[in-house]
Amino acid sequence: MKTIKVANIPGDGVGKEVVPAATEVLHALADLHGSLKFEFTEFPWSCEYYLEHGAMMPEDGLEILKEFDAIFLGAVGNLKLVPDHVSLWGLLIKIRREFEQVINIRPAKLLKGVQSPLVNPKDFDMIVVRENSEGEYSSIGGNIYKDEDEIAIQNAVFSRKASERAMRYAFELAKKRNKHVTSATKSNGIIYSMPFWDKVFKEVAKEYPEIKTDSQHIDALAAFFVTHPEKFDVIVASNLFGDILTDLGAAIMGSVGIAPAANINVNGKYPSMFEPVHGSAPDIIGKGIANPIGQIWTAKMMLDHFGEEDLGTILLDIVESVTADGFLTPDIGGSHTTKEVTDEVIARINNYKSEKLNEKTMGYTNV
Ligand SMILES: NC(=O)c1ccc[n+]([C@@H]2O[C@H](COP(=O)([O-])OP(=O)(O)OC[C@H]3O[C@@H](n4cnc5c(N)ncnc54)[C@H](O)[C@@H]3O)[C@@H](O)[C@H]2O)c1
Ligand SMILES: O=C(O)C[C@@H](O)C(=O)O
Ligand SMILES: [K+]
Ligand SMILES: [Mn+2]
Repeated sequence: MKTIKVANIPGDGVGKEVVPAATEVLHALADLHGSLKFEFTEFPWSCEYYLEHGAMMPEDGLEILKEFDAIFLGAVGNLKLVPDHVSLWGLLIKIRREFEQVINIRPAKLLKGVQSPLVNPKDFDMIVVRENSEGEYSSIGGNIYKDEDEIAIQNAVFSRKASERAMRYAFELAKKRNKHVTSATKSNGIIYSMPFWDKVFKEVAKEYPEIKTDSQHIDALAAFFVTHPEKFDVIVASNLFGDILTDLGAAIMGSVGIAPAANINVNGKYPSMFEPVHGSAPDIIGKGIANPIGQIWTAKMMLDHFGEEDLGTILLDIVESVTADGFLTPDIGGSHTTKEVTDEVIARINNYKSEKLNEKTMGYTNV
């Protein structure tokens, strides 16, 4: 029996609705597999936890998480309780940083039955590699003076090491895909970090002569995501550019509620963290209509990470059959609830299992 120990952090808002849903789905998949087991331990770390304890997680929170194989997180942020920069830097970004989850991979592609807001989306299938450890997200800077003299200084950090690392990750991914890497830049306006980023990109590209490359300024690239998303394969971007591009990628898929993501620790020292692109969705909390697909697809990325690609493929195929048959939450034009969509996915996993059982006389169901 292969056991994967997962730390569940539902977090805030709809995170508390979609993490339990995707967890149920993972249990059903483990059952289908036959020799795979998930052991989930849930942690209540969130903005509510902050109000009670004065911190988003306990002091030894990272020590606790270190013992797990993976972290499965929903969303962090409740502006009514805690300022966003405090909650995110106290939990989500803290884990990304301290656990050296230096790469954030975020695919965007069309799901059957989900209408893109684009009139002619063609058949796009791309993946954004977001540098996840530095860039525009830095704690270097400060505030000085008051009132009309008040000043905020925020420095961006671009190291050769982290830039090369993200780019190499993108090229390695492209090798297994359509052999095309696009770099998101802005070297016409940002005159130190972005020309540096371009230089490093050109150097890394030389190591991969079989991969087609191009560089696009982020403004034009954002527009191309809308006008020609089918032209992209792998896109490598700095932390902030990657953040913005992936909400856009999610939007052209139909909703940020379906977009998956994985924060990857590449040196094996700490667990990776799987959490969808979307946030806590304050406008729909408690209505039971949060789309669970972003979190479920994120679970597929977790399966892939642990070498269970076959099971991951079965899951995504089942999700697509569910959307194709019209089981859609309101964000993608339907009227189904989180529970109805989740139950349908689970029912189809169980059906798949009985079909396989009927096919085999042996009675075991390894997929
Ligand atoms: N990774 C994260 O944990 C993360 C990501 C983004 C935002 N946030 C935080 O979440 C809070 C809200 O941020 P925001 O409003 O900018 O972004 P958001 O992603 O929470 O919401 C944007 C829009 O998308 C919708 N949406 C999001 N997830 C959905 C789902 N699963 N199903 C259906 N609709 C969904 C929302 O209802 C809203 O209309 C803030 O506190 C923010 O800091 C956290
Ligand atoms: O800025 C962030 O990274 C938080 C959130 O917007 C995300 O995309 O995970
Ligand atoms: K999230
Ligand atoms: Mn974001």
